Amino acid sequence: MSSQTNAPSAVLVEDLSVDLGAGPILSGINLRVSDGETLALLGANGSGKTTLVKTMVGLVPPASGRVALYGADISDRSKVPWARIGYVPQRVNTVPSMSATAEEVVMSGLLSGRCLRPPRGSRALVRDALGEVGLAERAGESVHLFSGGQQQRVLIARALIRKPRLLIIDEPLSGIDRTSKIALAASLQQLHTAGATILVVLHELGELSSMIQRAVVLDQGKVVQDGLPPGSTGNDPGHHHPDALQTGRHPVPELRMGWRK
Ligand SMILES: Nc1ncnc2c1ncn2[C@@H]1O[C@H](COP(=O)(O)OP(=O)(O)OP(=O)(O)O)[C@@H](O)[C@H]1O
Repeated sequence: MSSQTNAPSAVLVEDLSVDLGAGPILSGINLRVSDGETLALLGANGSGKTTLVKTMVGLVPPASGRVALYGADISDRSKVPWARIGYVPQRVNTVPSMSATAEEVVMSGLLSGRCLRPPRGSRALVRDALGEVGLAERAGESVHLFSGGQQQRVLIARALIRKPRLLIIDEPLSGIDRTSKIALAASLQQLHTAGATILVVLHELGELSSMIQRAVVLDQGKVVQDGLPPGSTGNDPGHHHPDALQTGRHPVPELRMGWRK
């Protein structure tokens, strides 16, 4: 999808600050993600990546500034097209007593506020989605018995089955094996080819490096780099993006991230 149209940005963050009580976690964040773009949010531990994506989907309140998804300010939740927005958190907290199977969790992605009956043919869709994350064989098992990485893959399948126009996904590569990483990269690439916008929190581009068009780096709650992903030459027209404002179209350098408390 072209960023040349007058369509609203998939994500618009304006002068956003977040403070959860112990001082600012994010300050003065400005970010525009165009429809169809693939963007990696990078930064050291504690730099604010998860807080930023949580704020984007309304899980963390801004202290000031605003977030809009497809032109709808998230402070007015009823206007946001949530049905086409997928969010996969970094860590999954399952309730041990909740014995939902992987199939049931993924199926719930097909339910809407209006219709609580899965649509016809949904079982096959669920199996396909679980197959995409390498868990088709475990569809009938209870998710609380899964490892953290497997639980996140179930949530990724739940997000993919909705065919999201915007997918926000927090550290999908951590805690999963290499085969699953490659399979996940292929699924995300397919989603992107179909026109979806993908915003992914990462520590390193890894298996997703070929599909990431833009990298934004946070440090201590501020955007410190915004440009082409590390390793990009900038010669590929597919990697140029008009929203890479702050550093022009220069590649973001390889990150040297130290430990932070
Ligand atoms: N609910 C909260 N209350 C207070 N402080 C918080 C809360 N959530 C996060 N923080 C703090 O905000 C800062 C940013 O955390 P965040 O999880 O957003 O960083 P991150 O870049 O995603 O880190 P990581 O790469 O380790 O996942 C950290 O110092 C963290 O301790």
